[in-house]
Amino acid sequence: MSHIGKELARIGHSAVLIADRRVQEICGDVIQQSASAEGVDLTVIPFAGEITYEEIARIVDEIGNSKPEIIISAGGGKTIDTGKIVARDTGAAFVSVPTVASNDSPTSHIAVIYDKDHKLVGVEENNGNPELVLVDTDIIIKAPIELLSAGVGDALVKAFEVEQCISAGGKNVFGATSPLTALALARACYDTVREHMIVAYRAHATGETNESFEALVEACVLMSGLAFESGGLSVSHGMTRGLSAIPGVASALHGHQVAYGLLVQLELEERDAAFMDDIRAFYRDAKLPLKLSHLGADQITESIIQTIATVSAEASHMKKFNREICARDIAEAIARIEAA
Ligand SMILES: NC(=O)c1ccc[n+]([C@@H]2O[C@H](COP(=O)([O-])OP(=O)(O)OC[C@H]3O[C@@H](n4cnc5c(N)ncnc54)[C@H](O)[C@@H]3O)[C@@H](O)[C@H]2O)c1
Ligand SMILES: [Zn+2]
Repeated sequence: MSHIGKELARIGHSAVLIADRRVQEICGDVIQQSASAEGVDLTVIPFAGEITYEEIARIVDEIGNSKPEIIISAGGGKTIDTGKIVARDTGAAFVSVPTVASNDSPTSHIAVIYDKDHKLVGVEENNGNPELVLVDTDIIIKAPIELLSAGVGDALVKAFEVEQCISAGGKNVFGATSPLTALALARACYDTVREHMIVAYRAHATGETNESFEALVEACVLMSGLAFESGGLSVSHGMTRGLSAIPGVASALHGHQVAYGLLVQLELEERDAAFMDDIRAFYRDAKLPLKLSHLGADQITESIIQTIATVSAEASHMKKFNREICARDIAEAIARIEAA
């Protein structure tokens, strides 16, 4: 992180840093010092915690006519997504500094916007991908394990989603046909997560990074991000629509929601018992959710399952599957997962 000033100076000489209070405490000073050592003038605007159109407008207002050349977002996916659209609306370059490896937003050009009740209300696009993605594993290793496990969930699903998207002739996030490179990355992402998760979690417990931790973070941030944006998504991410409609589950971390979504996708793919047992064992070790209750649902009723299934069935990602799926297929898959 102490090298960020040098990188920023290649892009411009005025910057706004968006970060919540906690993240400011973690890395605000080092970013400030490194920027000023390289002649980059930096102002901090605190992030209020939720990515809404109102929050984006508030920050753009606060920036006013000062026209910074660079917007830096430091933190989790919400701060990063907010910065992308603030950068677009103020005509600045965008730099992302993930301080958690909790999902695949740091490298992408899109931002997912919610209302105050966590309901998804839009997907916006920055004009391009971030100018720089700066990852410091010495900071990421100090973030809570739940956030890392969410990143593992978000990374694990990509191989299955890109495969489905390609087999269905679906489009990637740019509206183009998925290149084979994206499939190769998605598979490398899966293999890296499977190979390194246990040793990386041990490193997390000690607070000292090792090769496995570096590899896991690379999979969760870089491979996962490039794989989804160029490869396309499918059922696992489509399920976040319906899951976000359930109180309690709505506030579960994105990576945990998609991990549950993958269980649904694998049921729809009619994977055999040995395959599902292997995945479930991995989920237990990786601290990923196996049931809706692990995502924060109070009680699992028929009506909750119906709501998740009906709302998810409408998601466009559901069409990127090798056969047509309806709400009833999804409800039956959820019922099998809950009964397992
Ligand atoms: N645009 C994309 O491509 C994309 C992809 C996936 C997810 N997302 C979005 O990402 C968001 C979810 O992101 P998230 O799961 O990171 O949640 P989040 O942004 O709420 O961040 C989680 C929390 O982690 C804290 N935190 C950050 N760094 C920390 C550290 N080092 N130590 C301790 N705490 C730290 C933050 O203060 C925050 O409270 C959702 O809005 C989702 O839609 C976007
Ligand atoms: Zn994701």
